[in-house]
Amino acid sequence: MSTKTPDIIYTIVDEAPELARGSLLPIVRSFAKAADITIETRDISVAGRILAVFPEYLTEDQRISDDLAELGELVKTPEANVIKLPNISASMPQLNATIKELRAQGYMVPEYPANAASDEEKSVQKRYDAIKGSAVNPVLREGNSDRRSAKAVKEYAKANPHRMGEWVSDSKTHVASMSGNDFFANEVSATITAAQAGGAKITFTDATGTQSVLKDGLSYKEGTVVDATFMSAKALRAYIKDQIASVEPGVLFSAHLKATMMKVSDPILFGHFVSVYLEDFLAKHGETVKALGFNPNGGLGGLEDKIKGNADLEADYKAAMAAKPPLYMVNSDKGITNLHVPSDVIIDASMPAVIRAGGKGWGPDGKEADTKCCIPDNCYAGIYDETIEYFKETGKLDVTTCGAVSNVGLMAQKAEEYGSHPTTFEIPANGTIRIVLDNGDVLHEQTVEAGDIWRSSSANKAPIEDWVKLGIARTKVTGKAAFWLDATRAHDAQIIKAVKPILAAEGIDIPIMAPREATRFTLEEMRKGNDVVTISGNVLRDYLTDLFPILELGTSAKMLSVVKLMQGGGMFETGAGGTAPKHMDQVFEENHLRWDSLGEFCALGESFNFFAEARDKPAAAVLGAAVDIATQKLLENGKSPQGRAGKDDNRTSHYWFARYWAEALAVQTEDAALAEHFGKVAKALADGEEAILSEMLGAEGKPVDLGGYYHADPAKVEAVMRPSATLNAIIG
Ligand SMILES: NC(=O)C1=CN([C@@H]2O[C@H](COP(=O)(O)OP(=O)(O)OC[C@H]3O[C@@H](n4cnc5c(N)ncnc54)[C@H](OP(=O)(O)O)[C@@H]3O)[C@@H](O)[C@H]2O)C=CC1
Ligand SMILES: O=C(O)CCC(=O)C(=O)O
Ligand SMILES: [Mg+2]
Repeated sequence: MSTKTPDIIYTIVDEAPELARGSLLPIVRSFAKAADITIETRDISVAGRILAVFPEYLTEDQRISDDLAELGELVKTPEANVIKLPNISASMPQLNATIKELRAQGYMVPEYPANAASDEEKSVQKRYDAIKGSAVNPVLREGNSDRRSAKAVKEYAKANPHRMGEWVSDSKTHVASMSGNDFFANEVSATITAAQAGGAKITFTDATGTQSVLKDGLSYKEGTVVDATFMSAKALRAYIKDQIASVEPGVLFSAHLKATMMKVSDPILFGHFVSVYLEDFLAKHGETVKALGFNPNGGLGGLEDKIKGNADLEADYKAAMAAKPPLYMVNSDKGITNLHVPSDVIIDASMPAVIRAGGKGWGPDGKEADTKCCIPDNCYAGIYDETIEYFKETGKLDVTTCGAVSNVGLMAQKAEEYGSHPTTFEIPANGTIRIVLDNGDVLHEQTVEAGDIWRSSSANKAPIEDWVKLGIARTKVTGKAAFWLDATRAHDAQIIKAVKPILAAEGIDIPIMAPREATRFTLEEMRKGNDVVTISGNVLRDYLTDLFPILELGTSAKMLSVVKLMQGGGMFETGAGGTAPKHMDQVFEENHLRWDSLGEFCALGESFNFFAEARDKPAAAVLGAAVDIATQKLLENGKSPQGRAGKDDNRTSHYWFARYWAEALAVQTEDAALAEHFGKVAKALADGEEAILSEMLGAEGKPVDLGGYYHADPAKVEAVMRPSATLNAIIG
């Protein structure tokens, strides 16, 4: 590792974006080198993160550095310039699959201890729990979020509308949420005063008065907004039971959660859905399947694996499933249901997909049907409910005329629920939970019952202020905007107190609306063709930056996603979506990667432009401007990846991107040396067109072996992702 901060850092990630990186990065490196800009990589993949934290289980040559820890420090410096690709936020089944694969490859990392007893097992479990779920993004996101579509991308989408399902007014699709006793209803919140600033702990006192410390060593600065809330397990289970019982004939049942990002609370919620849905089966076989190692939080997929081959259990399971309403399917061809694995149904992607389809999900029979969408907690469910009601009233959105919805999200320093992993607990017994400050104040106190899911979130003052200012700045260039804050919600009421004085000081009037009202406002404005900024908290940032792009552009993968780091650096995320596991299946089956790197092109342009400014390097700006031209040309000429083998895919789109990029550099007049160099590159790429495309497309249609899924063999990936000797020679 060099001691000097690298010019630009690219992340090594997982699944489809990682394969795509294998093709694109050599091109980017070669182009950057011509301007004397170096690009290094850092590994934040789930496999890489596991290897980094278990050195004592590995041989000397298997050990790798803890790149996430290093990046976590780098993003706090003004030199940071990171291109961040989406990575897996591993659910338990994904974590276990990665461990299994690594061990099969001879990396003898420990198994995940289901019931950690010894000190060693506890240490192993703790390390794995820190890798699980959303463990990368909160560390790297030392700035607030600015997500929008580049003008060229939006114009292209308007001119080339994607398919949208029809909405009809009598659609039975609807959102169902709890009637109370959820995180929304139980929330309390306070802003830390000067006298309260300092250390804190979370204690639990059971009915006998015995006190235990759930979390020690917390520390709050003045101005931090600290919440506490819980969801009643009893109320949750009663709600799920009611919802299962009230599914109308012909309608599918589905749950929409974020078990990856809310890695402690939502897997428990998911587990309740699984165990209530399977109630009859578990009443009969609960002990047996528990002994087989079944944990409802891992989903039906785990149960199916465990009972495979046991005819009695399989028959009873089938009968129990058949007695319940049909489940919304993730993949009806493969029998993968909504309750199969917690990481397969991620609300930010799943709800917009239902809405884009006109309120339809896939049923077990492989046909589309209306769907009951269970979103237990009321904090954010209203945005989907309102969107669905709006489309029922007004019909589907016209993609060719609608405005662009962008987002400014409060995200820095693990703001809000995103940072609540270490302060979320499944309550062991009836009792009282308290946040006790070092000055003696009890900040929050709540009476809870066994099984309740309690969590505390916080948001620091500096990120809140930075977010309000970013929101104002984006509003000034966009026009329409609203703060998505609900004055009747405890947390939001505290945030509103911080927002109002800044708006007054800046002399600007931006409306503050509760999420449901803001949803309606945004949909109405965008339908009129107006661009709108949604200024929201962290969870809504996540939800809204999938919802609106998926409606407007068909996907959130094409979004520009800038994180202006608070210490002056820049992080450029590639799109607003995830790692598209479905795309991997297609690569394995027929060597076609339909992953679209458009978000990465957008990030790349921004990264070069930022580098030019931060390091006073005009050549970087020349590269950046040419990236934008190449991206636009790629869209205009229809060179984005297609769905089927034999058609353009990720690799051919990279060839076209390289060619248009080189052509744009060849004709620019700001940097003669770059123009001369890229004139030759552009000619070689044009001359090589036929050979390159046939080398790339000729390899498609057959299954491939990558030597692994989570920890693929780099040589095999290179062979698959860089199949054109002609292109490789030009890129050199
Ligand atoms: N920033 C981050 O690091 C994020 C990480 N994740 C992680 O990603 C994984 C998958 O999450 P999931 O919710 O399924 O969401 P994804 O965004 O990965 O996938 C949803 C669907 O969107 C489409 N899609 C997404 N990106 C692209 C792209 N670049 N090109 C073409 N199509 C695309 C695909 O649909 P189709 O092919 O049908 O068109 C895909 O099946 C999880 O492990 C999750 O933890 C999720 C969100 C953000
Ligand atoms: O961190 C995660 O798990 C997901 C992040 C995400 O979905 C987003 O930022 O859009
Ligand atoms: Mg998201």
